[in-house]
Amino acid sequence: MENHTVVPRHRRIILFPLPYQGHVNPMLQLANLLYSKGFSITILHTNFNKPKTSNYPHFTFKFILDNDPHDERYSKLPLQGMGSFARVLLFNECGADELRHQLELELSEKDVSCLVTDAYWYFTQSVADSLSLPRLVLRTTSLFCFPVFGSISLFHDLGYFNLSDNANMEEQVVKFPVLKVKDIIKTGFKLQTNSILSNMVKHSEASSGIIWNSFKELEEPGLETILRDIPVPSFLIPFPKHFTSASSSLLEQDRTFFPWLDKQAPNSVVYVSFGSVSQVDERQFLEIVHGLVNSEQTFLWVIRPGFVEGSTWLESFPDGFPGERGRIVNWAPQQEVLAHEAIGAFWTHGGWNSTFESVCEGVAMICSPFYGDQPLNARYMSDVWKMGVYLENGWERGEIANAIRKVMVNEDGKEIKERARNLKQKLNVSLMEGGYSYESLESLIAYINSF
Ligand SMILES: O=c1ccn([C@@H]2O[C@H](COP(=O)(O)OP(=O)(O)O[C@H]3O[C@H](CO)[C@@H](O)[C@H](O)[C@H]3O)[C@@H](O)[C@H]2O)c(=O)[nH]1
Repeated sequence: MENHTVVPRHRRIILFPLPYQGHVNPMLQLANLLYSKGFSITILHTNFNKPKTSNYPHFTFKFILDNDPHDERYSKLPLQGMGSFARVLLFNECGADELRHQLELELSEKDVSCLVTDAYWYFTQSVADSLSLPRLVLRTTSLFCFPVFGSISLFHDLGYFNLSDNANMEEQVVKFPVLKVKDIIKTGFKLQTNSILSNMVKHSEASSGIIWNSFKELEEPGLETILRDIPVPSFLIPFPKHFTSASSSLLEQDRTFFPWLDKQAPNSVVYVSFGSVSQVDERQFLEIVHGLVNSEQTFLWVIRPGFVEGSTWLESFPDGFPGERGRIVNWAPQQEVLAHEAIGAFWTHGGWNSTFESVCEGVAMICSPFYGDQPLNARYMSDVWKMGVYLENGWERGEIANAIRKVMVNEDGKEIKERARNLKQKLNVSLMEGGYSYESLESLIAYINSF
């Protein structure tokens, strides 16, 4: 899969990821893909959460915005958890001059064709405009989320954020019939979030085009309408099918469990991981532990440092847990795990990368979303693609065990797994010459070459 063939370099592309795992991964996968198509690559990055540059000797890295450790504006902001997102807001407010300076330097020395930035770096649009540099946007979630994120004011006007306790949460969402009102509540978005999201949407729509880590069949129904309403070209490229995200991991990946995984029967292990930012409290943690025990299935569980609030969680393990039936690791090479024949299902939080990596490997899912796009992904996964179970009622050991058994053991599971494999097959066909994904990549390259 990984192919860094040496070809004559075309023009340079400058890419600027948001400094979070779920955003760095797809941007560096895209960078590898563009490099494999002959472009030279410069990565602009904050010092905060920077990836291991030695894994990318073929790229040039420039560190910006929080370069000066003595700059109080940055040094006072939290480095961990959701609070660290304040950095992104600050950079959006005050990063324009520095970005312009960096871009001018690059433009004076090199033949730059365009800038690609994460959609949340919305301040970059006016800087790129002022330099007459085309800006492409990388949106790291699904396409079907985009108009939902742009409708927060509508949801507010409909009263979704002020519902009484006896309101019908199962009701279809106005404009988005696949979704239920409770999915919108679960995003956690409120009117306060509106300006970030609307800036993200507005400046993405003012760019030269949007690149999505996705593929056509996954975005149905409604793809045509969404594409028609976005005023700039869209390119749907399934990055995990071209490059893995292993080299942009911000945490050390444990590989010591592979000899154990290799010994497990095909389709017999549940892979459990909830992404790079979500956290549970000790009660929820205990429900996960007992849900796994009660499911009587073999599992590989990623417990990221900081995943459990509090420090006494190890004491919550029942005697003998996990024993031979499970392995617990800090962080894993996730895509490689999902591709392993022993994996029978993925219990995930439904972050877009995890969801999509599971789709790419044809692995059925159990989904426990936390917030943001995750409940929307979970709804599509269970009600549209029908390739898994959405744990809609939170963290309860009985429901967890039932959901795992439904996918892994019960008769229903066979159909669920079959649908997961079919979706993977559709994607593989779409990647072949003449297929939608193949053509989308070709047209992206032709588009960039036209700048
Ligand atoms: O042990 C692990 C666990 C995860 N990963 C990788 O980490 C990434 C996690 O990304 P994602 O599944 O999208 O989850 P988050 O880290 O939670 O991502 C944030 O960013 C995503 C993209 O915008 C959103 O969809 C999510 O809701 C948001 O929380 C994936 O590429 C995984 O392969 C590993 O490499 N090893």
